[in-house]
Amino acid sequence: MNANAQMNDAILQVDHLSMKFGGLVAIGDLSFTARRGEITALIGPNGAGKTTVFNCITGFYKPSEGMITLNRADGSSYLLERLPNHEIPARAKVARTFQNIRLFSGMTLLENLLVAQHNKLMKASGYTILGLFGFSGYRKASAESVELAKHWLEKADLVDRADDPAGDLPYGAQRRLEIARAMCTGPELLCLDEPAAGLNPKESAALNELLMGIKHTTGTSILLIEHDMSVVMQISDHVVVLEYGRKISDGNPQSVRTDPRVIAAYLGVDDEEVETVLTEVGDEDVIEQLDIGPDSAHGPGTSSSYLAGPVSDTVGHSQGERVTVSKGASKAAQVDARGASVASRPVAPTPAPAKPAAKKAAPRKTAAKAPAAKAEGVSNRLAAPRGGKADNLTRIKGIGTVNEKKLNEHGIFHFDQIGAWKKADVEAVEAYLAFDGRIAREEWVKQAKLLGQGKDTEFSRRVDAGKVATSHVSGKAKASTAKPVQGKRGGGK
Ligand SMILES: Nc1ncnc2c1ncn2[C@@H]1O[C@H](COP(=O)(O)OP(=O)(O)OP(=O)(O)O)[C@@H](O)[C@H]1O
Repeated sequence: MNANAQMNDAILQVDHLSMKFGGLVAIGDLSFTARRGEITALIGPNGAGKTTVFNCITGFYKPSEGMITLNRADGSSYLLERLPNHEIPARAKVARTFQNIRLFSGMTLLENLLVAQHNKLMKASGYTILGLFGFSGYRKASAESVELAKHWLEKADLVDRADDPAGDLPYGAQRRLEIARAMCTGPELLCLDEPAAGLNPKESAALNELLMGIKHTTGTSILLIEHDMSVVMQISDHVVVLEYGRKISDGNPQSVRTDPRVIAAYLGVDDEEVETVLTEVGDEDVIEQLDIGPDSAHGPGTSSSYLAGPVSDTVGHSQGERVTVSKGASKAAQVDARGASVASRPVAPTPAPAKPAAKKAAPRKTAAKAPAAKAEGVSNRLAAPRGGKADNLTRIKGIGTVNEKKLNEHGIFHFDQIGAWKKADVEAVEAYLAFDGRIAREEWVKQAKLLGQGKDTEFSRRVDAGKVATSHVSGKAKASTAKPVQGKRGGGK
């Protein structure tokens, strides 16, 4: 294959992309390719930079450095970082959905899909009122738009609800409607931000079917951010893994899921996530590699994570906190470093010791998570939960059962306590949990305020739906009395 053919094979080429917010490097020197006709997944722990990559591709952010090339099927190419953002859907044919559903909830399903084709219809009208009523071209375009809308309603299994307001649909159906709406714009690249978030298993299966249908029956390539590993592993052709804005792995789902750097990156998320990844990988050899370093057959080879030295950046955040992100905390880099130190060790003349039992990552977890300080600085500690009942703090994205226990041990039992934390409280808790900047990044305070008011968040709905295992009987249970859930967890955070 010559260079041109290879180029055309790539619908999207991201080259040396960097995005800085003040001093924070949200994406650092990221390069990857999404191939035409494939589903490419962008995964990584919270705050890894996935949404920022999407925002750069779809023109919401102008990157600090780097190039994003979109190669259309007709041979034309667009440098997305240079296109005005309203031209990205129209000229480069890139469509996207968002983490939070953005439908016109008062309009019917059909209307939502027709609005998406507004530009095409206006063009057909010649942008005149006469055109709207007189041109046969407009009437034809209008009929075609209705046909296209019907087609995608059928594909999304929503045709029976065509005349209902979009806001009346169940959550999973709204997600499919968003994708149907994006497909009505005729995209060559469809970017989906966490399409499976909040879905129950049945809705997840319907989503997978819709996405596989798009892959097999249209020329549209898909780039998706997803935390739900079951979705990623089932439908992706290619997976790119980010940690702290750096690419740590890039390959097919099988090679990525067994890449020690990826497992290590998830070790940095929280203890429940570790269990998820280890359970999903379920491979003693892989787990053992965490203790001996990376497998050179897997992983990025020239990944920027190899090149990235420790960096400490500070940035002002919307809620007024200043967040320090220590790139030196990269778990993937720790695996690399560990591999290097193992490689430089003299070879022992005696036979290798017997394999340690699988799932012995615990000592590493303990070391990484060892409390660096007591949470005594937290101003609103309580001696005991009010009314003897603690809230289910695992409904906050970022708090798993282990951290909930630690918080309880230090007098934090209720959403309103976390919701009232000031900067000094956050710093004290971060020091105690050895969580540099994570509480602000994951917006615990904001989530806790909402939950304290009895509202739900997208994540709490997933917990309540049983998609995320917690120590509680049901996600919404207020008392922390139930036994821990054993085994596989449905989806990551
Ligand atoms: N507009 C912004 N201003 C300042 N910092 C930002 C901005 N957008 C993102 N960030 C920071 O950039 C980093 C990457 O965020 P991003 O939302 O891209 O991560 P993510 O991988 O999508 O996370 P999640 O899985 O939680 O959605 C985070 O530290 C975040 O706080």
